[in-house]
Amino acid sequence: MKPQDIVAGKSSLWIFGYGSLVWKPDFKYKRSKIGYIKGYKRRFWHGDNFHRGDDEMPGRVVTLIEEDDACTWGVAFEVTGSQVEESLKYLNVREAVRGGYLTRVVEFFPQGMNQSPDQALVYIATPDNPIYLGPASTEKIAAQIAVCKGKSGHNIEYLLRLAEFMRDSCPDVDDPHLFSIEAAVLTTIRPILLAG
Ligand SMILES: N[C@@H](CCC(=O)N[C@@H](CS)C(=O)NCC(=O)O)C(=O)O
Repeated sequence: MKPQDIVAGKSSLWIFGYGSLVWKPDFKYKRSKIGYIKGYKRRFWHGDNFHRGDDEMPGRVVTLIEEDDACTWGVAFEVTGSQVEESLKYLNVREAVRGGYLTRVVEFFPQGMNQSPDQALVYIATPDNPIYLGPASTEKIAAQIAVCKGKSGHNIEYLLRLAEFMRDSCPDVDDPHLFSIEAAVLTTIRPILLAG
């Protein structure tokens, strides 16, 4: 199904967040559920020259990469009534115009027993995106995040708040990619913060 089909004339819509949206949705919604989507892995492979970086020093933010056996945990937000148009208008600027993300439809599986899946809209930055950075070593990604900042704040904040969300809300879910980058950034900045 195309994104416009899931949205057309709908009085209720689920929007799945897996990056900054999990800790900073910044739009009005009726309710939220923690859960996951299948067939995608979360990676710090997208560049950001607005929110967490600039043209000279683009930051690194997450996107979703298709992988059959993978799943990505996050938060789905249900918007209803006028919230549908308001949230999509806001996210179009935040995610698409300023972030380079496209919309796709996914199946969202809420956490907990006997919860049926819902269709949800998700924002994904694909490799053909001009500011897509692609794979890099944990050390290289950490070094980039440690020094970048943009109009929404430091790239380190973006990383640490996502790691905090996963630890607090999905304590049984391991995310080696996320936590290895977090550990590498903390190793880099600890001496600086404790110096003097
Ligand atoms: N689309 C993902 C990633 C969203 C994301 O991190 N987008 C960036 C745009 S590059 C953003 O909104 N940043 C706001 C911020 O960093 O405060 C999600 O669902 O959370």
